Amino acid sequence: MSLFEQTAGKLMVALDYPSAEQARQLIERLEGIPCYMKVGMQLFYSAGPDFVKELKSRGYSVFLDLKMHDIPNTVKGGAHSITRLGVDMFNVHAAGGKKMMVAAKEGVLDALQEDSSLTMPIVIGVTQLTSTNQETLNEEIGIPGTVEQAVLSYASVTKEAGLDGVVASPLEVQAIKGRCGQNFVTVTPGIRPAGSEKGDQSRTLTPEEAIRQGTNYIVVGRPITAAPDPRSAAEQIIEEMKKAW
Ligand SMILES: O=C(O)c1cc(=O)[nH]c(=O)n1[C@@H]1O[C@H](COP(=O)(O)O)[C@@H](O)[C@H]1O
Repeated sequence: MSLFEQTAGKLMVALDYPSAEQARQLIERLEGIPCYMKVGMQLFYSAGPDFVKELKSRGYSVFLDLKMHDIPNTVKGGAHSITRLGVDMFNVHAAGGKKMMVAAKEGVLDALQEDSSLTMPIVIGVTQLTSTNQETLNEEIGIPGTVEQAVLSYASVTKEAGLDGVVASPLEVQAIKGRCGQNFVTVTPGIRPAGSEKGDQSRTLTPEEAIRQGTNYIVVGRPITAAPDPRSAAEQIIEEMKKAW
């Protein structure tokens, strides 16, 4: 089975909480729902590697979203430490360039060589954050061209560096797959069920629309974590995803 077939249409829940205790409360409410758990900087900086190991020991697949962006040697070391945690996926900023992303992969391979019980994590490059819109890109950051062009150039360099895929908005999935191939994994936040608050997200689609674009994973945070009943919000999102399968 190809990587694309293994990962098509999966839900990742963003555990954006200030403490392990709050994250555990959500996890308990979502018990039995098929999803990845995404640990981002807020939770990792407070609960640390121990919480990642706890999720793994409970049997969850974990996406560690620390968006590394530094000189190649430092990212290589970071990727080595992350791989030793046994996570299933982690990300680096594609803006760090090819050498930095190649170094991330080297860090992964070194860790796997040292400990053969570890499995190869999926490593992905972050393109343009889904909170960025056309105006921010051109006028604030000063990058010319369309958001899609920027996303595609980040996706291309990520592929050249030998990583597995990218984080982008669901709006760009088809263009990314067209440029980098169907097996190039897309992880798409910026998911908003119809009628829900966009908040700081700019480039959004509903869960059903995102799956129809052919994305591998959708990342959902507040539409689940801030819902009055997070379990039923997650179930509704999965129902929507199923409509598109
Ligand atoms: O790498 C990410 O996961 C990420 C990249 C991106 O471009 N946009 C983005 O929203 N994310 C993450 O995806 C999650 C989206 O959360 P909600 O906006 O609450 O659904 C957050 O944890 C973000 O940190």
